[in-house]
Amino acid sequence: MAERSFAREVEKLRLGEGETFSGEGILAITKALLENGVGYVGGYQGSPISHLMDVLADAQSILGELGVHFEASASEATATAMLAASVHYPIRGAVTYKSVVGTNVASDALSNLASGGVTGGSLIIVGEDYGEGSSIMQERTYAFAMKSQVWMLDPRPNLPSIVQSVGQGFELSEASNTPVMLQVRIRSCHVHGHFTASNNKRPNMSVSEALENPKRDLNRIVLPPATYLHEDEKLTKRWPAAEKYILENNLNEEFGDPAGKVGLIIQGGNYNTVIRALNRLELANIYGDTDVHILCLNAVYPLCESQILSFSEGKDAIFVIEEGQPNFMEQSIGHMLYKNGSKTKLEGKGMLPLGGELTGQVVLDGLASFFKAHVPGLLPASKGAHNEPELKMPDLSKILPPRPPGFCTGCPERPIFAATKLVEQELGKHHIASDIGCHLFSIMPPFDLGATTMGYGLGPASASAFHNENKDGRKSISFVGDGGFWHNGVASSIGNAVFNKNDGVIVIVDNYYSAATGGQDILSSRANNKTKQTQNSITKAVQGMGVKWVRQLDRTYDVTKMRDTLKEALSSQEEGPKVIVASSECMLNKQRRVKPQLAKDVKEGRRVERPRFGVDEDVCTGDHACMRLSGCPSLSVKDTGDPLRDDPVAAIDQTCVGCGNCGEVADAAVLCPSFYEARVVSNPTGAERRRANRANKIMSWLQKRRYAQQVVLS
Ligand SMILES: O=C(O)C(=O)Cc1c[nH]c2ccccc12
Repeated sequence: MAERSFAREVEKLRLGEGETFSGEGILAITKALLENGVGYVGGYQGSPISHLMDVLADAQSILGELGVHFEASASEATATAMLAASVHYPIRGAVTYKSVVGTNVASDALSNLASGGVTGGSLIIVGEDYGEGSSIMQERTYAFAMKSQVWMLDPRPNLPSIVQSVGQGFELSEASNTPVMLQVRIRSCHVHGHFTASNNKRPNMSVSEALENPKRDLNRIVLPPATYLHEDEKLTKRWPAAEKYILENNLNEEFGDPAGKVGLIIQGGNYNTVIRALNRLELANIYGDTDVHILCLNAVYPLCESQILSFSEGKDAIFVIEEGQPNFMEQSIGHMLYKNGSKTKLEGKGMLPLGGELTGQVVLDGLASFFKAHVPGLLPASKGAHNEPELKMPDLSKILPPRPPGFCTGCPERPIFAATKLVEQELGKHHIASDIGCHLFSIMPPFDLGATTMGYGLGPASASAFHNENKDGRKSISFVGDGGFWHNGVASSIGNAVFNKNDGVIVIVDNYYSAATGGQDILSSRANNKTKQTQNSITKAVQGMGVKWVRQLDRTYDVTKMRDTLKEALSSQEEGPKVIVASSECMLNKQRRVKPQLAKDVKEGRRVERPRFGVDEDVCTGDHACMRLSGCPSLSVKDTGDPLRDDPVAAIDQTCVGCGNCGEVADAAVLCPSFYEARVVSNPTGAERRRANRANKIMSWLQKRRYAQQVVLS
C-alpha cells in the first residue's frame, strides 16, 4: 500500500468534454494521458513523481476500461525498454522517472530507443527535482536529451499548460519519430489548479492488437548498418521535423512588448518564478501582464535557431534564465548569436549563480542586475536604488540546534544500525558501503555509519573491490534495501559478489516496501496486491544466485540477535558473501495499515491493547546513552524539577508506537534499566477496570504520602 491513496481523486479521470478538472499537477498529467489515447504507461517511482505512479496504480480499473496497459516497472531501464512497443506500432506510450537518477538508470535503453526512433508517440515524464527539493544528485537530464537526441518539454507550471504539453509531446514525438521528455519540476507535480477536460480516448491500437499483428522493420532495429542510417536520419529528418512542429504549433510563447530593447529567454518551468520576480520589481502584475519581452521556451530542446535569432534581433541585450549547470541552453544560444554575427549582448550565468536552484530571491537578484546594467531607467526608483539597505537574515545556525534527517519513530531499520554500532564497539571500525533508501539515514547522527553511496542497488557492488587477502582479517559490510535489491541489486550486487567470491558481509534491509519512494509494493512485499505478484522471497532469490551463507532475521528489533548474527558473519570462514536478510515492516506503512483498524475497533467497543514505552524518571541518570544509540524522534528530554538533578532525564512522547527498540537496545548494550513497557488498554474488561481502580488508589495513597515527606523549596 502506498503512502497515499488516490482512490477518490482518480474518479476525476472520468470527467468528460467541457467539465472542469481541478486538482494536483500529477493527476492532471494522468488525465491528459487518457485524453490523448495513450496505449500503455509505466515507470519507476521517486520524488517528485512517486504520486504519479501511485495515481496510475490506483487508476488501474479506469485504465483497464479504456484498454490501457499499466506496469509498475522494475526500474527506469525497464520502463524505457517498454517504450519499444512504440517503435514498430502506432501506439502511444508514457513512462515516468525520477529526475536524473532515473535517466542514468535508463540511459542504455534511452540511447537505443532514440536511435531506432518511434512510430507511436513516446513520452518520458521526468520529475526533475533539481535543487532545494531534491533528494538525490544534482545533475540535469538535459544532457541526456542532447546526447541521445530526444526532445525535451519544460511547460509552464500551471495545469492547462502541463495538460497541453502532454498532447503536444505525443504529437511532436510522432511528427519527428523521436521520444520526448516531459520535464516536470517539483512545483509542477504538486501545483494545484484547474483545466477544462476532454473526453478520454481509447488507444488507436491496443497492445493486445499489436500482439495479434506482429510487425518488424529492419531499418528500425539498432544494429549496423541501420545505426548509421539512424545517425543521418536524426540530423537530416527528425531534428528539422521537430523544429517545424515546435514552430508551427507555437510550443514556445512570447509575452510582453516585442519592441523592448532587452528580452528574457526563459525555461517554461521557471515562468512563475520569473513573473513573481518581475512583479516584485513592479514590472508585471500578478497575472503575468508585463511589457518586458519574454520568450518562454516550453520546448527547451531542440532550440529553434530561427526563433532565437528573430527574438534577439534589434535588442541590446538578452538574458537567458536557465536553471542549473552546465548552462547548455545559454551556450547554445550564444553560439547561435555569434555564428550569425549578432550584436546583441548575451547575459545569463554571472548575473545568475553558476549552479543551484533558481529560487525566487535568486531570480529577483538576477533580473535586478540585468535591468540595472542594460535598462537602468526601467526599474522604479525604489528598486533601482543602489543604497537600498540589504535585508539582514539572522544566522539561525547559531540559535537552532541542527536537526539531521533520520529514521522515523519505530523504524525497523534503527535497531539494525544500533546492532552495527555495538559490533563496531567490540570488533572495531569497518568499511561500510551504503545504498539508496531509508537505510541511508545511517550515515547521519547518531549512527554515523557508512562511507559511500554509489547508486540504487549498488551498495554491495560498491564494496566489491574490498576483498581481504587475510581470511581472518576485517571484512567489508554493505547495505542494500529491498527496493534497491529488486531494482538492480540482485544482479549488480549479489550476483557480482557471488561470482567474484567476495568475502564481504551484505545486509539486505527488507522493510516490505519501496519505503523511501512512498511505500509502494515490490516483489517481496507481504501484502496481497490485486494486480501484482508479491511475496517472493529475498532469501530464496539470494540462494538462487548462489549465496551459501544466508541468515534470515524476521524481527529486526531483536538487537541482540542482529548483533550476534553480524558478528557471526564477520568471523565466518565460509567462502563468498555472507548475506543477512533483516526483515521487519516499515513502521509508517504498518501504522497506516493498523491505525484505522485499531480506531475502528476502539469505536466499536472492542478491547484493544497497545504497547507504549516510558522512562522511569527516578532511575534515569540523564546520561542520554539511549538517544546516542537510537535517535528515535519520540525520545526527548525532560526537566524533573528536582533541584538536586542537573541533567534532564530521558522522556518518551506520545508519538511512541511501542516498537520496543529502546528497551532492546538498552538490553543488548546493557545500558539502562530505566525503560519500562506499559500497555494502553481501550475498552477494558470489568475485571481490568476494577484492578486498575484498585492500583490507582494504592498508588495515589503512596504518592501523597511521599510528597508529604518531601522538602519543598520556594
Ligand atoms: O525517490 C527517490 O528520491 C529515489 O531516489 C528513488 C529512486 C528512483 N529511481 C532511482 C534511480 C537511482 C537512484 C534512486 C532512485
